[in-house]
Order: sequence, then C-alpha cells, then structure tokens
Amino acid sequence: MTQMIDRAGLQVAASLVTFIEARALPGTGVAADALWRGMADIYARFAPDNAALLAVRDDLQARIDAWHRDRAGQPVDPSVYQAFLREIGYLAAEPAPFAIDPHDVDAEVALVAGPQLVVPILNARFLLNAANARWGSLYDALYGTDALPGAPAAPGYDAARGTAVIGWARDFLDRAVPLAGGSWRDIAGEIPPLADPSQEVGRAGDNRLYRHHGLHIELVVDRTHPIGRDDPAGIADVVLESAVTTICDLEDSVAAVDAGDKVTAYANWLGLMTGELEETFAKNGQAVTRRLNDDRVYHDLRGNRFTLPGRSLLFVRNVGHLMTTPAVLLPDGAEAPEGILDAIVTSLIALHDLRGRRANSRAGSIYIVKPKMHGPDEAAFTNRLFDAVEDLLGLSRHTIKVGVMDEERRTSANLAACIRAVRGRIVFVNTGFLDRTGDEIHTAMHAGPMVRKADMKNAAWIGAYEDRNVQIALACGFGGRAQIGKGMWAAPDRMRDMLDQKIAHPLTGATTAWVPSPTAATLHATHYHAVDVAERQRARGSDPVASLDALLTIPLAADRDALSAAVRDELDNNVQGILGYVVRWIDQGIGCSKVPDIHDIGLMEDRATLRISSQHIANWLLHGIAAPAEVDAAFLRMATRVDAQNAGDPAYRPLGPDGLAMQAARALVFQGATQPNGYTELLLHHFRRAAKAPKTTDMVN
Ligand SMILES: CC(=O)SCCNC(=O)CCNC(=O)[C@H](O)C(C)(C)COP(=O)(O)OP(=O)(O)OC[C@H]1O[C@@H](n2cnc3c(N)ncnc32)[C@H](O)[C@@H]1OP(=O)(O)O
Ligand SMILES: O=CC(=O)O
Ligand SMILES: [Mg+2]
Repeated sequence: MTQMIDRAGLQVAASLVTFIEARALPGTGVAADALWRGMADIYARFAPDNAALLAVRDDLQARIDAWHRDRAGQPVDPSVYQAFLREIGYLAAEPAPFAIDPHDVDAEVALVAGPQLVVPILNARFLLNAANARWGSLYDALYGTDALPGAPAAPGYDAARGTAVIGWARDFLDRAVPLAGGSWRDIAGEIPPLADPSQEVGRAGDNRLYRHHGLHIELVVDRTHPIGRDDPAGIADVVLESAVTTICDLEDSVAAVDAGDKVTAYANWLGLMTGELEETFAKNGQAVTRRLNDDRVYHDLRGNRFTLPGRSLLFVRNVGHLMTTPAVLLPDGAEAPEGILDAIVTSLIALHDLRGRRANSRAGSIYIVKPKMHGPDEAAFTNRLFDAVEDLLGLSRHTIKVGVMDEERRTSANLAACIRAVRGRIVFVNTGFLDRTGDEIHTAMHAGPMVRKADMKNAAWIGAYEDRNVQIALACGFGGRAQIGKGMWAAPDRMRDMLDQKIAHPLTGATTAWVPSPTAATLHATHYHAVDVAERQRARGSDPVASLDALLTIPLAADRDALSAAVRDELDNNVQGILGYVVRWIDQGIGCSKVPDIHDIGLMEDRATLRISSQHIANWLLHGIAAPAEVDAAFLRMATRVDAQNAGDPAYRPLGPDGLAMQAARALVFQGATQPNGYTELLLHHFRRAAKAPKTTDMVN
C-alpha cells in the first residue's frame, strides 16, 4: 500500500512528499507550505475544468460515431460533413490574423534550425546521452551505422570503411564550408582558407570551429590521434552541432504508472536542471560513469575566449489532459489529473536552472511540451494552467513556454485558434503524425474500414496536415520566433534511408524534426547544412494554406475486397508490433522499444505507434474485414515470434496466453473502438499496475 500524507487537503504519496520537500524545493525560494497550498488551490480550480474538457471529447466523439452510423455505406459528402462538424463545435471559427509573441526565447528555439532529439525520461543513461548529444562525431555516426553501404568487415578498425567515411565527410565539408580553392578531399598539410572566411568563428588549440546556417562544425585536428595520424591534414574527426534541442519525455515513451515511477522521472529532471545527474553502468565489461558535459571553450580569431553550450537545450514533455495519477488524491478521494501535477512539479524543478546557473535556458525560460490537446479550448486551459503555475512559483507571465503537439485531429483542424490560445508562450508546433494517425482512425472509426496502415502515409489528410502545419505556423509569425517541427524518424537502424528521406523536413520550411537517437541527430544535422530553412520559409511564406476539405478527407479504403486479401499480413504486422511493445511495457516498465516489424526492420514503438496498430485492428474488426478468430490466431502466431525475438533478454517472461501482457494486448484491440480517442494509456496503466501489485504470496511471506 502506498503511504499517503495530507498536504493542504490533498493526499500525497509519501515518496512524492519527501522528494518535493527534501530535494525539489530547497534552493528554489519556494516554501513547502506555499507550494502545497498552491497545488491544492490549482487542483480545486482546474480539476473540474479538466474533467469537463474530457467530457466534451467524449460527447463530440459520440456524435461523430452516430453521424457515421446513420450514414453507413454512403459516401461522405465533404460539405455536409464539414457543416456537421461546425454545428457540433468540432470546428471553431477561424481567428483574425495575429502573430505569436513569446519573449525570452533561447536562440536554439527561435533562430537555429536543427535536429530535435526525444528521450524517455525514466532512462538516466539515455537521458545523459541525449543532453550531451548537442555535439556528435560525424565519423562515428557514418562508420557505425548503415549510412554508408556495408558494415565494418571485422572487429577493430576497417580501413576501407574508414576511407569511405572520411570521403563522405570531406564532400560534406565541400558543401557546408567550401575552401577558397580546391576540395577538402585533396588537402595535405595546413588547413587552407575558406571561400568565405567569416565561416571560421573560432579555434580550440589546433581545432577549427566553423559556422554554417547557424550550426557549428568543429574540425578536430590531432596528429597524435589514430585517425589524425594517418590523415594528410591531421584531421581526426568532424564534430557536428547535432541535437540542438532535446525533449525529455514524461509521456508516450515511458511507463510511469504510480508515485514511485513519477518520482524517478521527476528526480531525473531535477538532476538535469541542477546539472548533477549521473549514472554508472557497465558497458563492454567496464563500469562507466556518465555525467553532463561542460560547455565548450574556444577563442575567436582575435584571441578572445568564448564558450558554446555543451548540452542540448532541454524541453520536458508533460502528459496530456487525459490521465490521472495515484501519486496525489483530491479531497474527494479521486486520483488527481496527472498533467496538472507535471506542470507544477516540472516547472518547480526548472527553477533550479532559472534561479541557478541558467545552464539550460540562458534566456530564462522553462520549456514544456504539451501533447494530445484537442482543439482551442484545451489549449486555452493549458495557458490558464501555466499562468497559475507561474503565479504559484513567483514567475513573470509567460516564463513557462509551451510546445504544442499538433497530433490530434481537432487541433490540426483548428490550428490557428489553438496557437492563438497560447500565443504569448508558444515556442513550437510539431506534427506528431503518429498520434495523429491514431486519432484519424479513431475519429472516423464508424465511417468504414480504413486503408492499410502503410497506405496512410499517402492519404490526402496527411499531406494537408503536414502542409498546413508549416503554412499556418508561418502565417502566425513563427519565423525567427519559434520552432516549426516535424515528426519522428521511427526506424532507428535505417540511417541510409533517413539520410535520403528526412531532408524533406527542412525542405518544407520546418526548423526542426524528431530523431530517435544521438547518432540520428548527427546525421540529420547534415540536412540543415544542405537546406537553408530561413530561405525555404521565405519561399513558402506566400503558399496558400492547404484546404480543410483535404485535411478532413477520411482515409477510407476504396476496395473492401483488396483489404480482405491483405488481412493476414496486416494483422501479423500490427500484432507483432503490439505484442513486442506491450510485453516489455507491462512486464518490465519499458515505455519505448525497438521492435522488429514483419520484415524484420527494427521500429521505434511507443504509445503513439501502439495507438495506430490497435486502432487499425479495432477498425477492421468493427467493419468485419477481420474476424475475431483471425485476430486471435495472429496473437498466437506472433506470440511465438516475439518470444523468440526476446530470447536473449534474461528479464523477459514468455507471452503466456493468460499473462497480463497478452491480456493487455488483446484488450487494446478488442476494446479499441471504445477507448477514449483510441488512447492506449488507460489499459496499459491498468495492466502495468496489476503487474506491479504485490502478489498475495509476497504479502504472506
Ligand atoms: C511518437 C512519439 O512520441 S516519438 C517520441 C518518443 N520516442 C522516443 O523518445 C524514442 C527514443 N529512443 C529510444 O528510446 C531508443 O533509441 C530506442 C528504444 C528506439 C532504441 O533503443 P536501443 O535499441 O537500446 O538503441 P540502440 O541499442 O540502437 O542504442 C543504444 C545506445 O544509443 C543511445 N541512445 C539510443 N536512443 C537514445 C536517445 N533517444 N537518447 C539518448 N541516447 C540514446 C543509448 O544511450 C545507448 O548508448 P550507450 O550504450 O552509450 O548508453
Ligand atoms: O508525439 C509524436 C507523435 O507522432 O505522436
Ligand atoms: Mg504523440
């Protein structure tokens, strides 16, 4: 039993009380009494509104479901459909033109176009790696991945691959920092002058520091290094400014279901904000202690010392408005909305940076990403909540910035109004296309069977969604003020494909896009050297906004028979992803995994990808494309395969037919059509809590 302690009328888990009073509060200037009274007051004011907003979601979904059921088998007439969505309040009035107005925004967010890394906050080892991923070795990223054809031939250094890496990096330098004469491939001896000498902005010993499109490149010159020794110019590496910003994720990539999990997550965020986080782990048989990197020291060409940030600028992604947490109980005994707790605690913790060394935000802001908001009223709620948190913590208005995930259909369809609701504090919009796809399926669950999952990326709505996100953000004045972000590269081992494809993101005028790992950040950074995003934004500034009709086009399958032929493949693929992800979530509390798909390509799976797979099967079940027995057969087939995939993991427990993981996976699919907005978290939390509950035998012993 979790011990609960009364604080200002709230029942708060003892572990959270201790964490806040002994670790989070000291040094912030906020008194414990004031914090708890303020928290209780915020809950009293905001919990009812939070519940009311969720009731609106359910009501709208029920009306949409009924509308489709009434028209079963008929094609959707876009103008009738749009009129209906307006009538029920799903579509809000378009606001008059306006410009966002956030203040004290760090250059990394407002001005620099570059990769954005996302990292599960419960994993301190990854978290430290992510914060330090501001700088990454291009040589390592090319050598150690499939970015170049082949793979190292044998353990130890493969000289032929090394030569290919160096060649690729030289070609990159030719494009990003061309020489006054000749090619980087041909230099020997001293590093020659650049075509544009102003690109060289500093030195660190023999190392050269260049800047291009606002991003730094450090040429490591070291003739004693094993690589530099054999290089005619002594170049040992090319280090790129990589993860300019990072999102520390409390949401879809973590399994945080109780007070203990929340405290671990908050403690990691605290360690980042104080700079004291460290983690010791075994790597290649050696104990390694990882800490946050220092800033990097250079001298400009006149000899003046300056520093550059050694760490990525950190955002924290709070949970959305849906979930509640047993870490805090309201005076009526109900679990408290978790997003409200996150807003208060993560902001409180960020005071250690703001009122301390300002090692994260030099401009003095707190950066919170708010996911899964549906429409302008929910964005306005977040704005009021952040106002209240600022008042509680003694912060000036709009110190807390917000990144809005454009990942629910009602937000995409009302994007300008959503942005307007947070216009004084917004610093990004990001197309979370994974959740967005799940919501696309769920919203139109009753309209008919959806296209195959892989065909979603060619559907009309998604093109309009991606276009509108950039176009509307530009029209709202994001250029030079805030990030316009694109979604995750969800195939962490496919770096060649990422190099080929993810350049599309900056080409749209987006200033950032998500990557799953530090290595991917370094490789994706090369895209921001290839594309001048500011210029792309100027070019797109006059684009007409893609149509709402296109955005609202439901991705229904044109040919039922073609779907029937694909049922087994489609089910196997979705079920394999579901089981591979869910089993680690429920049994081990791992919220983000790399799971092989049916073609054995390791895919990043998190709650958003799970939402898609489970909703997709639920939709095909509802419309009779797949039969329940076929789905269960796929669960059986794929359980064997997932067990085999995990054979090397000593912590893994095979997927028994009655185990909690299997129950969770089946519930996600068979109850998918009735889960609120198709979210997976209610069921995941339920089964994870069951898995964590002490067994009767444990209690007896
Ligand atoms: C829809 C959405 O919401 S997307 C946002 C949520 N998704 C994410 O946050 C994805 C984050 N990425 C990850 O969690 C991981 O990269 C996974 C699960 C996809 C793959 O993990 P693994 O299979 O363990 O990765 P892999 O074995 O290739 O690499 C592990 C190494 O890379 C590092 N690494 C991998 N991902 C990250 C990351 N996101 N941040 C920091 N370091 C990372 C690890 O620290 C480790 O290095 P180390 O041994 O020096 O510590
Ligand atoms: O949060 C990101 C998404 O794609 O969903
Ligand atoms: Mg998402």
